[in-house]
Amino acid sequence: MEKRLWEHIQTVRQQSPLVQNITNFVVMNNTANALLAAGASPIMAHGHAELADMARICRSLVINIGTLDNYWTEAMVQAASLVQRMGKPWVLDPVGAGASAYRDATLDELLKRKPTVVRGNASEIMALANVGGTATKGVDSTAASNQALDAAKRIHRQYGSVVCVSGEVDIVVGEKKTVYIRNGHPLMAKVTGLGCSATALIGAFIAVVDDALEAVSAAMALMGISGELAATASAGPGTLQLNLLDKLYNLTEAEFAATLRITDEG
Ligand SMILES: Nc1ncnc2c1ncn2[C@@H]1O[C@H](COP(=O)(O)OP(=O)(O)O)[C@@H](O)[C@H]1O
Ligand SMILES: Cc1ncsc1CCOP(=O)(O)O
Ligand SMILES: [Mg+2]
Repeated sequence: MEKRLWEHIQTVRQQSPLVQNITNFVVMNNTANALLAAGASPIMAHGHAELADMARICRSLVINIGTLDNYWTEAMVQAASLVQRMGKPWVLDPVGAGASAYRDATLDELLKRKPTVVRGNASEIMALANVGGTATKGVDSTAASNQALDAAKRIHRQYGSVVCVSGEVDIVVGEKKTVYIRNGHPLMAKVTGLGCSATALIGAFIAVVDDALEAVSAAMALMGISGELAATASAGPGTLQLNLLDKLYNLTEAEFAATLRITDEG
């Protein structure tokens, strides 16, 4: 599997898929830059009047509910319906799930459109699966990713989505197996929008790789390894942002193979 993950990174670089993003105001710039650095081609587009055209030309869709408002919610639901009908892949980032009734109601509507992939932190995935006893703290997690494993499996069973719980360990739950990626760096939690960037990268990989579990594993491995290598060369969160973009862009096969820590079960 390790060899194939590197091939998937190469495929994104070679094919440069066009990825539509309906995302939040905080991260529009970082996620567009992360997609470009990984070799993909981003377009941020949420206008109702152009959703049908976007669904036609884009190879995948990223929906991120970070800064919700009614106009945007309608755009998200319409865009998800369009790509679902066209059989194109899409990924949902349930930012701040459980923080408000409005977010949870919107997520219910979106989940009915069967996302190919759902990626969130542990608190968000537990809130999405209605697991009680999770204290939500806005957009940051209060739990470790393994605490959300059952919640991820429940979402997978209910909607058929590949579910990724990110954190110190990134866990990817699919039909046949569960993948664990132990890359990344604690400093990554001190830069806003790196979870959103991970989700955007997933959008690029599901556009060009048919096997969604492998696509998500490749995206999370790329993000984790690039973050880890970038963080060791950074004085703090500010330089990490810059170094991360550079590493997404220039990561080599030798660095990838020497840094990847991945296991799977099932
Ligand atoms: N403590 C940590 N150790 C290693 N990597 C981390 C850690 N926290 C977050 N990451 C990495 O940062 C990226 C964003 O994940 P996360 O912080 O869980 O998302 P979010 O920003 O949505 O809460 C992922 O690539 C994840 O692997
Ligand atoms: C701070 C904030 N508030 C609303 S969306 C957002 C960005 C969250 O990004 P991430 O989950 O990737 O850290
Ligand atoms: Mg997030």
